[in-house]
Amino acid sequence: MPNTPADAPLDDHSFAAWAAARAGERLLEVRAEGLQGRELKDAGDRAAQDLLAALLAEHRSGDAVLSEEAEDDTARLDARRVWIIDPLDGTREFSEPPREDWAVHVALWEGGELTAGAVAQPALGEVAGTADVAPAPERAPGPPRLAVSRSRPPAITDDLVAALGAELVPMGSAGIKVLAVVRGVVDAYVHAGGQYEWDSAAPVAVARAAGLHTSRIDGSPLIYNQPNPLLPDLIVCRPELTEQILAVTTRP
Ligand SMILES: Nc1ncnc2c1ncn2[C@@H]1O[C@H](COP(=O)(O)O)[C@@H](OP(=O)(O)O)[C@H]1O
Ligand SMILES: [Mg+2]
Repeated sequence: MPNTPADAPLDDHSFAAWAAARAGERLLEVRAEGLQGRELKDAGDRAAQDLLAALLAEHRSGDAVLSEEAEDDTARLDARRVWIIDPLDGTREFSEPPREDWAVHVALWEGGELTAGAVAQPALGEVAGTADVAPAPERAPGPPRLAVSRSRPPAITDDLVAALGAELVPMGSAGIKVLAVVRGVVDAYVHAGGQYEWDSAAPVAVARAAGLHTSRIDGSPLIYNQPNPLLPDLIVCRPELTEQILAVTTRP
């Protein structure tokens, strides 16, 4: 990957990965400054937001942006290209060093669909993006493993444990939970009860590129760049588990 896009104009896939990696490096610097708790969370959110906003303004100046950390500019609703970013996903875990389950999300929505995206896991120095993500590996034998929120596991996961014999694997950050499915560490990530477009846009773009199923828990498509960015639930799973999971999540 070139050090700067000045070396060569980057396509949208490579730009997403490059920008997410740069924000991740900035977050590691902030984490090394010795701040704690709320101060560390706020400093991380602000530093990553400022860096991504500057990179987008410099290299994608004609595009709209929807960010967790910026005021919503509703001009995005009439834009053809919108970057949907979460500068620091898993803020809680970021503030608990040496935890590694926090991420940077950069996605591109164009004319109704997610078309590019990247999720950086700065603590591991890794980025997974639509440019080159590998297909998820073969499923390991044994009961399905299900990534869930550490702090807000939805009640629906109890039903999945009962119906599928699933094993719960709690971890922070929506992006890291999706990367766990992409890497074959778990088989599915199911969430309900609250989340926003920026929490899932980049992870979902990467999951789709890796051949995984993505949908709402009622089986309907995840739709982005809506007037209200609330997108409270999702399923990201290996395709062979989709039917079994939906049978539970759509139960009357
Ligand atoms: N019930 C809820 N309502 C709103 N946001 C939620 C939520 N549950 C999870 N999220 C958001 O989804 C992301 C992943 O959460 P979790 O680590 O619990 O799985 C976090 O994003 P941020 O860290 O960007 O705030 C968190 O705020
Ligand atoms: Mg988030």
